[in-house]
Amino acid sequence: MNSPHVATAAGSGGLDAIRENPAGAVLGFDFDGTLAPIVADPASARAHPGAAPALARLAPLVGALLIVTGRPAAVAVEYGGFDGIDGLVVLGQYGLERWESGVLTEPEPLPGVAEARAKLPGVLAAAGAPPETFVEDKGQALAVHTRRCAEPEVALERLRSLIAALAERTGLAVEPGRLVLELRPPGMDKGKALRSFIDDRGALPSAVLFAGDDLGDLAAFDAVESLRARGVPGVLVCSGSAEVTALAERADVVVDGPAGVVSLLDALAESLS
Ligand SMILES: O=P(O)(O)OC[C@H]1O[C@H](O[C@H]2O[C@H](CO)[C@@H](O)[C@H](O)[C@H]2O)[C@H](O)[C@@H](O)[C@@H]1O
Repeated sequence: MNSPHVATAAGSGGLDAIRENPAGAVLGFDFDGTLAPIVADPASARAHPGAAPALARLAPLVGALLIVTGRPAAVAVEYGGFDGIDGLVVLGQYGLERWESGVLTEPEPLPGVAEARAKLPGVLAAAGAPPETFVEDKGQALAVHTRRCAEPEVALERLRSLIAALAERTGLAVEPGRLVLELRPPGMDKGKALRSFIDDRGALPSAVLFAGDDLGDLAAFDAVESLRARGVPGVLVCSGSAEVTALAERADVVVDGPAGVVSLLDALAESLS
């Protein structure tokens, strides 16, 4: 099994620190684009076949293993095949929801979500959105996808200002991602989710790693960097794609999509066993 190429001294130090004290380490992973290959229909996304076995192998070896995702937590568990992984924690909807050992905790949806749901068809019509534009209703949030449109980037750009105005009117935030604009509750993000998970543990981890592929993962990268500033060795992993380059520019390790992430997980599990 090949070890990943680590481009920075900070990243090498972070991986060494995980290997030296795995029981104190916190490892976090995004779902879509990181553990699950990107597909045209969000309901057809499934984790890479090696993801759940690798996570199951790692879970008993490290201090904490997290999935931090924009998906509803239960959806990530189902699409990932993560249900039987002891110790795995899934923070869904950018940290609003928490799943652990089959138990889900989630807040009531904000009233603005129902308002946005009602107004969205009119907004899409006003924007001249192509019929292939797809709204994924996540209960706590609404994701407007253009991946299936003939010109997905053009369709997304046409929607941007109207979706921003709808967010403003309904008290929601816009979360941009890979050919998607999400209307979701403000105040939480993957960085806050990771930080608050670590704070709740009561002690700083011996090391931290976060792997992501999309703009929503940058907040988690920020959280790892602020932990580094407090002396915690950290590793930033980018699941590389041609669609988003912002993470690769900051990452210590860039791997080739979910297959590369699974290889990294396998290599890590191997080195800790
Ligand atoms: O935080 P994540 O786990 O990365 O979730 C972010 C959003 O991912 C999903 O959309 C993305 O994946 C789809 C399936 O591959 C793809 O069709 C879409 O173009 C991508 O943007 C998901 O549908 C959203 O709900 C997540 O918030």
